[in-house]
Amino acid sequence: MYWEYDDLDGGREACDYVGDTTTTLRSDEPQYAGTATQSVESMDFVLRKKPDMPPVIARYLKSVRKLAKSILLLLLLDTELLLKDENNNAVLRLLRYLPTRSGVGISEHTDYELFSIVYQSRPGLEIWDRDKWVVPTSRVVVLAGDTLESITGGRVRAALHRVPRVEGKRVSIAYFQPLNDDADIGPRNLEGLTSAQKRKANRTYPRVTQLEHILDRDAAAYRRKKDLGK
Ligand SMILES: O=C(O)CCC(=O)C(=O)O
Ligand SMILES: [Fe+2]
Repeated sequence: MYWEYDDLDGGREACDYVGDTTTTLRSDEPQYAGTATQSVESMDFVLRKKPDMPPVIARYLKSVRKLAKSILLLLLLDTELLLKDENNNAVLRLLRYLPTRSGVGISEHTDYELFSIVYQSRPGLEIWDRDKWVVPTSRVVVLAGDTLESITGGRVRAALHRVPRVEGKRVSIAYFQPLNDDADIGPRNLEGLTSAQKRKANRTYPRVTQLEHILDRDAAAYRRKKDLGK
């Protein structure tokens, strides 16, 4: 098994698979410090071909995609318009937390996509619920992401989550379900809201594409990492 980059907190290692191609994103590479205008081409530049996906992970990916598709059908009646290909650009991330290192497992954040399906080998994930952190004990957790918050104009909130310092061994598999790269993630289907609410939704959530949003958030994370001197 191959494990890749040291992420922002240094408390874990990760290996990313994008679509059916085994690839990894190295967030510590200078060319990754892009801006919102970064193109798909420069994104490809940081995708690296890796060895084949292990069969057990391929089987897991097949199942998790089925689950993702069901959730998409529940969420969006116009799925076909938004998601031309069910395999699109979803990322499957294998995570291994490192108990010997200091720092948190993963600091609090929201995921960028529509939703994430997280499998955890043992509890550790914490989710912010209005005024407190809750600790789900289930193996599989579905989290709303930024894109779901944006397309619903804030009616569904992205789940803020974190993994505090991990004492023992913990692995997790995160499946991130985005819309198509070129899909507009601005608010939609706002019928039923007052005009003030509609204006607020349109002000809060800009009309950017899925890919622009992901690159934007990645660039911000990279800047934060640099500011921390890591
Ligand atoms: O390991 C986990 O349970 C969560 C991982 C996570 O939040 C992420 O990779 O975005
Ligand atoms: Fe996350």
